[in-house]
Amino acid sequence: MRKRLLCIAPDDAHTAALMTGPIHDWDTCCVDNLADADRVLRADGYPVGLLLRTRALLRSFDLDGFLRRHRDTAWIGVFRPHDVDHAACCDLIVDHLADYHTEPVDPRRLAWTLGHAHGWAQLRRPSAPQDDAGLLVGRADAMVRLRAQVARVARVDAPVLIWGESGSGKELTAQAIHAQSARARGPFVPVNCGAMPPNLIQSELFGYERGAFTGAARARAGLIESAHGGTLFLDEIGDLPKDLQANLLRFLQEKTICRLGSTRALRVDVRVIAASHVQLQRAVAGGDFREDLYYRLAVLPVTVPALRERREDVVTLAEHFFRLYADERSPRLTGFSSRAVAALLDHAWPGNVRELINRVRRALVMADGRLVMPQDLGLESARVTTSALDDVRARTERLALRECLQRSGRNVSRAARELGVSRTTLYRLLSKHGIQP
Ligand SMILES: Nc1ncnc2c1ncn2[C@@H]1O[C@H](COP(=O)(O)OP(=O)(O)OP(=O)(O)O)[C@@H](O)[C@H]1O
Repeated sequence: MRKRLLCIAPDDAHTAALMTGPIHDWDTCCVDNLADADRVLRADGYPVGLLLRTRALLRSFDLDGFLRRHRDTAWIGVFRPHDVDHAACCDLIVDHLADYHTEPVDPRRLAWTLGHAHGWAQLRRPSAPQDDAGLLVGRADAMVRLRAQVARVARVDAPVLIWGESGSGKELTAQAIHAQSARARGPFVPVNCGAMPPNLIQSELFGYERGAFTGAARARAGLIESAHGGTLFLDEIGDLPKDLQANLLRFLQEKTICRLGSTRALRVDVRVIAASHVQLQRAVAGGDFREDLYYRLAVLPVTVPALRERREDVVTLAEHFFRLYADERSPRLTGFSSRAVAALLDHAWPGNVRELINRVRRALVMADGRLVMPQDLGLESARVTTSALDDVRARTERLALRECLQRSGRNVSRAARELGVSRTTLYRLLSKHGIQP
């Protein structure tokens, strides 16, 4: 397949010479302004772009904004000899360009630069879009199972109880259920029961009538009412005070609420999804959570796996957040170094996906080279002594062994079969990595 190139030339000064010269064998599209280039790139991505008369483009158009929008394309600039003395051109080169040339262009060097940029662009190809709602990123088996569960529970209207460690994605899972349900057009109302002062929860959830308490100058609908036709997400449900647990149970049974200061029952059509980072059965056993409410809520239990249980997703997620928070990074920052990838894979992620987001965002600000380094993520590892590639390989091997053993119920024969190696090789690999069979 021919290599594809988008060429932007404000005048056709050199294009003809180039077309018959260094780029004669490329599939080239030529435009003379950025609006046309925008249209072409939106319709059809180009891995490599060539800017001819770059300074003229810089003077006449918002070239900086354009290059920010199209950072998946590798850009090569061509300047007139003295252009590069200008600060604006220097900034553009440092911030956006994979390489630059000055006129007169050396055709052989240009051909080499374009080929090189094309090779890199292929390696950095953006990953394929996610299959379903696109909300829950990840391809690990545990995430595939979670997405299947989300799709299943979204079809019905019964309460859902989501369990998962803090920051693992419980609220996002609830949003995915809502988005795929028949209530998707209705509101999604999240309530953090742990963050609300106990004396306010009742009035916040159930609303109040005028004069219900000192300061209630006007009647107000509560959060349950505001979720009418949609989904109410009760996060940290274990923190709900006991008296309110009784009220919530009544609401789940009767589908009606009474505002504070009123005895009038209001019918509300809301699906409840609750979540907790502690095992609620223990709270039930300890007498802190009503057993009847627990069984009402746990009709459809869903577990969100901790990030350390789906390590193969760490890099995918890191790259997802790198793209998501692209506006916060310097345009010259293009991705993660192999040492940063090794550090990401090595970390235990006690704060789960939220910790990963924070570390990536920190790195976007701290990194001053073209690649994120472990220290930018706050993950400097003293043990990165051997070659980074060997490190990544060893960690991946270790991870594959651990997961395969876990899947096979620590049955070595089954694990060896799954990995396509003999039992002897598997024992050798386990002993190399200090893993107990
Ligand atoms: N699989 C995922 N794909 C993309 N983003 C994710 C994923 N999982 C979690 N996130 C993001 O991570 C952050 C934390 O997720 P979320 O708030 O859903 O976690 P949580 O388990 O509800 O946390 P907490 O227990 O603190 O309430 C959010 O910004 C969320 O969008």
